[in-house]
Amino acid sequence: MRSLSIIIPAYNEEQRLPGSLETVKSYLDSKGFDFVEVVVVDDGSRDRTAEIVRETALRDSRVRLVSNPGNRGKGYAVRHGMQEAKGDWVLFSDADLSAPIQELDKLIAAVRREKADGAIGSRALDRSLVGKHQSFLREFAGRFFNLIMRLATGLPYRDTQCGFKMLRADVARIVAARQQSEGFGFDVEILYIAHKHGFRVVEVPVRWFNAEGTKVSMWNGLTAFADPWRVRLNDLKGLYK
Ligand SMILES: Nc1nc2c(ncn2[C@@H]2O[C@H](COP(=O)(O)OP(=O)(O)O[C@H]3O[C@H](CO)[C@@H](O)[C@H](O)[C@@H]3O)[C@@H](O)[C@H]2O)c(=O)[nH]1
Repeated sequence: MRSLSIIIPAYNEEQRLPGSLETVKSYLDSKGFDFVEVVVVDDGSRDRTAEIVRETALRDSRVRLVSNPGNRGKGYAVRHGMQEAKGDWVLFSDADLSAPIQELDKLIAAVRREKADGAIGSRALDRSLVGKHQSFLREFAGRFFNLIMRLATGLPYRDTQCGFKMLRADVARIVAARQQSEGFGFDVEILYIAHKHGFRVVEVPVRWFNAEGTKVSMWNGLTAFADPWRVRLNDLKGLYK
């Protein structure tokens, strides 16, 4: 794999983004990609997120800012990033690098080994390593969500919500053109669309060090349980053809 776009959706990330961008840049320096770009999709942040990316881009041409006019949600931002990506493969990563960027090596190895069309990081497999546990309630909710998700969609995954996913660019484009969800429900949806179109996306155990703070509200958590059913309904309506 020689050509990669790293997409980072960012909403009010002035605290976490500068360190993360430096970490990603050093990692990329140690790798020999023919083409690599880091596309930060700022989603109408009210802090210095966009300014930080602009300043970093002046010093490093691999970094690029994409701006949304307002705050539309993580799903909208990732879709925008997929549409803008120029690499042959795309990786989505959260701005806090909860999954360390070095875990990309595991996704790349899995895709090569399995001749897959994509790979997703997972916190719920035997060899996953979750360094800093979330609250019991959130962990339980996550497991229950994935059970509902499997029932509603028939997808085989143990953890659809890990923000560390890699797809071949042609798969990402097919998915982005059909994606309806603009919020946190997009993870299940993109996997469902990829699966429906016959692509194989494998689940890979990764290390995950949950950073302090979250943009996921209690309301987001509650409404998430409807998302997998909405995906099924959208499919019945023919929206994913
Ligand atoms: N562009 C954009 N990005 C957003 C928004 N809300 C959150 N994000 C971005 O989405 C990423 C994840 O947000 P966190 O605040 O770090 O969430 P978390 O608690 O670690 O979230 C976990 O659950 C989410 C929902 O299932 C997952 O999306 C995420 O990957 C992770 O597993 C960050 O890069 C954050 O800036 C938004 O409205 N717009």
